[in-house]
Amino acid sequence: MKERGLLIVLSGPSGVGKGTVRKELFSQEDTSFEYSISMTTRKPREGEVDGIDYFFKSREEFEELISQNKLLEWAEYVGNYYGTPIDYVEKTLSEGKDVFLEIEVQGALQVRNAFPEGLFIFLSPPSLSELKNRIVTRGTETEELINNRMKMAKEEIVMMDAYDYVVENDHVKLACERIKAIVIAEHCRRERVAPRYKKILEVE
Ligand SMILES: Nc1nc2c(ncn2[C@@H]2O[C@H](COP(=O)(O)OP(=O)(O)O)[C@@H](O)[C@H]2O)c(=O)[nH]1
Ligand SMILES: Nc1ncnc2c1ncn2[C@@H]1O[C@H](COP(=O)(O)OP(=O)(O)O)[C@@H](O)[C@H]1O
Repeated sequence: MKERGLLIVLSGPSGVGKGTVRKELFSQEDTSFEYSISMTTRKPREGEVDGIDYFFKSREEFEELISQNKLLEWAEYVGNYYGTPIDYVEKTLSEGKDVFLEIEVQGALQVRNAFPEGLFIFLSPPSLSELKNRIVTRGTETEELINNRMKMAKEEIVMMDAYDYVVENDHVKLACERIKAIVIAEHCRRERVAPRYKKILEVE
């Protein structure tokens, strides 16, 4: 039977840079895990594409997916639903590939219960003031939403103890290197060879 892949969960407070780090990771050639595209009821932002950034759904469609148990986890976050399609995760792990989720902290805790063997990485800001800077400079939120997100961020940062690793997002490329190093180390610790090294071991 094929060895199951590793479920990698990257989480952390809003505005810390999860999306930015994830996009950088997946633009790099030596990233050997598969990204699970989430479902959301949030409206697409400028430049976002359905099926690439998210699967954009109506609230009715999303609630239908919840009732059909099609989501590995879901959360309501700042007025919108977000969730991870379970079929993609199961299929990809069973093919022996690592799956990468980039999700907020309530969802990450649900995944921890369902997949205690997953690898949980908390992305942390260098400081709270830098976190606020990032949310403000992104410019996608109103002042009320910024204050909401900062309030949530303080509650979310307390949860970092529940994770296997904390990675500081001081510089995006450095954060990516740390995440890749953790994944390789974790494969070794679990006595499996990371997919990117398997081809080195193939004998002609
Ligand atoms: N629980 C959960 N959170 C998600 C999922 N997909 C994205 N998120 C999180 O939802 C939050 C809001 O995402 P988004 O609206 O794209 O804004 P941004 O990432 O803060 O720019 C972020 O913390 C995402 O990491 C998901 O499938 N499940
Ligand atoms: N290491 C970093 N240094 C400076 N700015 C960053 C860094 N990482 C992300 N940012 C910026 O912070 C803002 C929030 O990043 P984003 O990826 O949307 O966060 P999240 O997905 O965690 O909500 C964006 O404007 C992004 O360009």
